[in-house]
Parts: sequence; structure tokens; C-alpha cells
Amino acid sequence: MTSLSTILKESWGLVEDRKDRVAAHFYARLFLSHPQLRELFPVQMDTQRARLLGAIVSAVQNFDNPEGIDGYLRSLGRDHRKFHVTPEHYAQVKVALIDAIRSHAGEQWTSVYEQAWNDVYDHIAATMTAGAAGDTNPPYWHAEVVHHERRGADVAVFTCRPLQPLAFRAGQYVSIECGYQPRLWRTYSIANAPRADGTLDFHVRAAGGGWVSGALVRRLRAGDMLRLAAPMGSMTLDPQSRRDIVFITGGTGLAPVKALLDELTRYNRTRWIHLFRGERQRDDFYDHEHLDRIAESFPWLTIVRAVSDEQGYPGERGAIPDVVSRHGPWRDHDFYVAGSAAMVNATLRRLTEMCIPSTRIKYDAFTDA
Ligand SMILES: NC(=O)C1=CN([C@@H]2O[C@H](COP(=O)(O)OP(=O)(O)OC[C@H]3O[C@@H](n4cnc5c(N)ncnc54)[C@H](O)[C@@H]3O)[C@@H](O)[C@H]2O)C=CC1
Repeated sequence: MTSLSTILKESWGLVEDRKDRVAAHFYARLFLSHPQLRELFPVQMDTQRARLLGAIVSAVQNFDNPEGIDGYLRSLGRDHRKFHVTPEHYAQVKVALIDAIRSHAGEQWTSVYEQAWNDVYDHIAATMTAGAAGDTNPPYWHAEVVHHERRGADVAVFTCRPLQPLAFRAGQYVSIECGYQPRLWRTYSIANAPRADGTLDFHVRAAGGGWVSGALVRRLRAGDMLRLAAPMGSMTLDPQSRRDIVFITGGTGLAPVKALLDELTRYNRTRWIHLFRGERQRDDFYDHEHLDRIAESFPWLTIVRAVSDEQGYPGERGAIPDVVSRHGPWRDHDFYVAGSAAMVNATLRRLTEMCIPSTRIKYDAFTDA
């Protein structure tokens, strides 16, 4: 019997090369049938167009391992409370989605495909709804920016204070909306472990990023208000593990690792930690004085910096996965990887080649697209 995941991949394959048209059809159908839903989306739909459809399709396509994604879907449901999403919205989106795919698949669309999309979508919606229903937190938190600092041409490090307590674990991320780009929410990792005063640090790079990152770097000021949604992500420390740790970061992927380091400085005595930090140019190493101070105070921390795109750099050079493997072997370590999707994927491939078991590698599918 053909597996459900094969059926889903096969059916999506019928329309994949026309996914822009599927997305246009999906939103047109959705907003025509339910004009009130338009208000949940940003005014400019250009960047949004691929997002909701892309997220649903990727959840459906990754359905091979339902147990593995259930935890993620539950936290996604909690995160979506920021949109005031209701169970009826899920049903309305399903009708528009299946109609859009069916219309573009043409005669090859079958009742088996239709049933598979219905069933999997219903499972995803039920899991997200259950995650949202079990959450007693507010749908989002208002937070005041208390400090904002530019580091170099395109990076900002800023601190905000949520008006209500926001519980999270070091290594997690939240989506943020700022008044400069209403209704556009983008995810950013919290760069510190929980503090008594509740403040949160964020690192943002504007170059190549979207409108939200641009506004957070260039326009945000102390005194501005932000909205933050429920914390997500599984890149947290395992308190049971006694293994030494390798952190591998690209660019602002440093943020969640800085939070994990912050947590480790509070209790670690026994685990040796290597931080491999990749940037393109030497000038991109924002925040290095602070990291150096941590390494001076805590002898268990070793930092290796490498640049990938600057020929004359006198220090370590190369793509960060190559640098990590040069410094190996790392047979008995826990690994944490954070950076762009391309950097994370390249690093995961390399770790697999190095025979590191996947159970010892933590990362979040994280995108700021
Ligand atoms: N939890 C997470 O995983 C987090 C991820 N991020 C993501 O990290 C990214 C950071 O971007 P930028 O600061 O602009 O960094 P960047 O794109 O300039 O890259 C910095 C480093 O990553 C390496 N790199 C990039 N692509 C690579 C590839 N295909 N293979 C191997 N190495 C590669 C570069 O050589 C460089 O050493 C953003 O996409 C952001 O969304 C940011 C915060 C947290």
C-alpha cells in the first residue's frame, strides 16, 4: 500500500512548478469567501503570499513522522494566538487550500489525494488548536524597548521589557511585530537566559533581511513598543547530559547560543564548551568583547572565530562546517547549530558525514524569509 507521505508528495508534485499561481488562487478564494480574514494579514501581501501556504505545505509534506512534529505544531498553535485564530478559520483555510491545489492539478487529481490532504490538514489543525486551547498565557505580550544599539552597519542589539511576565527557556525564539511594519511578524531568538527583571535581548541583522529586520535595526528606538508572541523552539540545554558541547553559529545565529552560554555561566563546572562562530568578514563579529569576557571568566569556554569571505584575514578561514571538522573529532559531544537555513543544512550534512548521531544535534528550522 502506498504510504500517506508518498501520496502527499506525489499530489503536491502535480502543482509544485505552479506554486505561485496556487498561492494566488488560495488567497483570492479565501478573501472572497471570508473578507473579514483579510484583516489578519499585512496590508502588503507580497512577502506574505508564500508564507502561510508554504508553512502548511511544508507541515503536510513533513508528515512522515507525526510524533516528531506534534510538539512543534502545538507550540505553533500557541504562537498563532497572536492572530486571534479560531477553529473556524482553520476550516475556512482548508477549503481554500484544497480548492487551490485541486484546480491547478487538473485531471490528475484523485479522490485518494483529496482524502489524504483532508485527513492530514485536520490532524495539523486539531493539534494546533489543542496547543492554543491549553495555553493560559496572553495571546501576545506588549514589550517596551529599553535599549537599542547599532553594532556596525547592519546589526542591532536591543533589549525590551515585556509588560507581563513572559516565561521561556534559554535557546527559544519568539515572533515580533513592531509598529513600523504592522501585522508583519518575524521570528528572532532571545539572546539571554531568563532574568529577574524579565528583560529580553535580541540580535538583528538588516542586510538581505526583510522589512521587519530593517525596521528593527534602523528605526527602532528606546521607548518604542513591540508585540511578542509565545516562545517556541527546542534548542534548549539538556540538564541530564554530562557531555561536552559544540556550539556552531553563523551570523546572528549567535543569539540563541549566547542565551545558552548565559545559562551555563550560572551553573556549569564540568562541561567543556567550544563555540565556533562563523561570519563572512572580520568586521561582522559584533559582540566579541562580551564573549571574550565570558571566556576569560569561565575557563571551560573556547571560542573559535572563522571568516568565510575575506581572503586576507590572518585568523581562521573557511566555511564554518569545514572549520568545525578540522578541529575534530567530536565523537562524544552534544551539538547546537544556529544560523541561516543554508548554513544549518550544510552543517548538518557535515555532522552526518562525521558520524555524529542525529539525537545529539539540536537546531530549529528557523527562517526570517
Ligand atoms: N535559532 C536559529 O537557528 C537562528 C537563526 N538565525 C538565522 O541566522 C541567519 C544569520 O544571518 P546573517 O547574520 O546574515 O549571517 P550570514 O548569512 O552572513 O552568515 C554568517 C556565517 O554563516 C556562513 N554560511 C552562510 N551560508 C552558508 C552555507 N550555505 N554553508 C556554510 N556556511 C554558510 C557564512 O560563511 C558565515 O560564516 C539568518 O538567516 C537568521 O534568520 C538567527 C538567529 C537564530
